[in-house]
Amino acid sequence: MTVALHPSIDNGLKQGTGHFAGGTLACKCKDHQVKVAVKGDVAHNHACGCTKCWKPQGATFSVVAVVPRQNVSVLENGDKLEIVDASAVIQRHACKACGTHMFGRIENKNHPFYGLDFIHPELFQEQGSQAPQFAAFVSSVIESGVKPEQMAGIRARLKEIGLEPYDCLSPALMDAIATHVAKAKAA
Ligand SMILES: N[C@@H](CCC(=O)N[C@@H](CS)C(=O)NCC(=O)O)C(=O)O
Ligand SMILES: [Zn+2]
Ligand SMILES: [Zn+2]
Repeated sequence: MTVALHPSIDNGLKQGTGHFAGGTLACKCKDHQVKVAVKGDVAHNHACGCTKCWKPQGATFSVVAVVPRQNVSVLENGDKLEIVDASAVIQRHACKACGTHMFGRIENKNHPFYGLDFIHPELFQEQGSQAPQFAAFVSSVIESGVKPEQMAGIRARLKEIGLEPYDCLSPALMDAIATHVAKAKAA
């Protein structure tokens, strides 16, 4: 049996249209769903193996992307949202009833990714947003119970579907973080 990574990528990547105009994210509640509007396409979509990112039941990885924070607005049932961990860098706003993370926001203005919100594109009611580009924090799946001896198979499967596995972020994002830090130090 092939390794199950996440339902939205287990049958292969579905490429985005390249002109996704945005859409509505809906939580998993049967009624009174939390709905969040997102303008425009997502960027840096990726699979994340860390323990903090929300994943649907049975998934080993989360699928998470960023959008400018000004492009995110709560449309319906925002009273059901709560911050999962206020001390985390990314404040994840989750539905209290079903646990789905609707958006994650960075409030620290000095953080390299300040201004970007983290969202889960599988929650879009519409099709066509950017496909995942890489896999991040792959080794962290061990913290959720994956056996170290399963890692070779997981990395091989990620590569097979076209997601390069990294144990932190991709080189481009790590370079962007280091550039931000270098500029802050020089200032
Ligand atoms: N090994 C840790 C890694 C957690 C981590 O650093 N996650 C990254 C990727 S989402 C991050 O930027 N976290 C910031 C945060 O969660 O606020 C875990 O799995 O919990
Ligand atoms: Zn819900
Ligand atoms: Zn994560």
